[in-house]
Amino acid sequence: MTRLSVNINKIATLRNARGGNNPNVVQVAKDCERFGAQGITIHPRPDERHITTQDVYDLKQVVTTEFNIEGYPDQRFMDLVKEIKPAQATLVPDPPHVLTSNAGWDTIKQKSFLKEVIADLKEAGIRTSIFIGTETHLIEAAADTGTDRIELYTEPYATNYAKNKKEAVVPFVNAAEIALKQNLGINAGHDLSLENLKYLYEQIPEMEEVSIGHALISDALYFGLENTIQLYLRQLKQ
Ligand SMILES: CC(=O)[C@@H](O)[C@H](O)COP(=O)(O)O
Ligand SMILES: NCC(=O)COP(=O)(O)O
Repeated sequence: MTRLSVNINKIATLRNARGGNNPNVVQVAKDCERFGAQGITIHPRPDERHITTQDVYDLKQVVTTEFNIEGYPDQRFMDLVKEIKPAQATLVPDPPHVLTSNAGWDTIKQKSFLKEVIADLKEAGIRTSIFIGTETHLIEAAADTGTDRIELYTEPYATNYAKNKKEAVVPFVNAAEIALKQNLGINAGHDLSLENLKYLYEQIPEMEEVSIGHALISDALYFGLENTIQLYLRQLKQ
């Protein structure tokens, strides 16, 4: 079964726009789980543009499904994650001021850094996932970092889906095959949507988790949050 982890960054974006507590991020996380979400994902960026450090502590108290915290493993992130102890930490090579995540790790050039932080997180009992592109040599090098899982960065798939979905999915199927041979778990995320999720799932049913935020929260403006989560679960044959 491929779990749906709802990324609630954009709920915090809306809340921060007015400086109050509406929408209430904690309540939305609880409701997402009640509506069927099998995980909650957040990306507490250094500038707190959406999810704040306080949100992380508040959400830890209420999330009962899989709590997944994403971010660049600097000292701030590592200290926070080791204190919170989520089910999973997803390491993303984002510089502090990037608009959004736009690349995966170079598991060859950054191998020693990744090995160190992954060992630290695993010693704290936290499952690790690393955000990664589909370049064969980088996927082949992923297991050497000690990570439990990879998260396939699916923006290129989403971008090319409408043009030619069969072509768009090929690098991801190939990457998944290599990862599975290395006994790596497979997550996926970024720009997944109601348009492209079903086909990705049909081609890579071995995915453990998809984490979806921007499109899902945008869809919820039209379909409502409960209905939208159900629509996404249906794409995963649930
Ligand atoms: C790592 C990834 O692809 C997304 O989870 C990321 O968290 C999106 O970040 P923003 O919501 O800040 O665009
Ligand atoms: N890891 C991907 C994620 O959590 C959400 O990405 P997006 O759906 O907001 O693009």
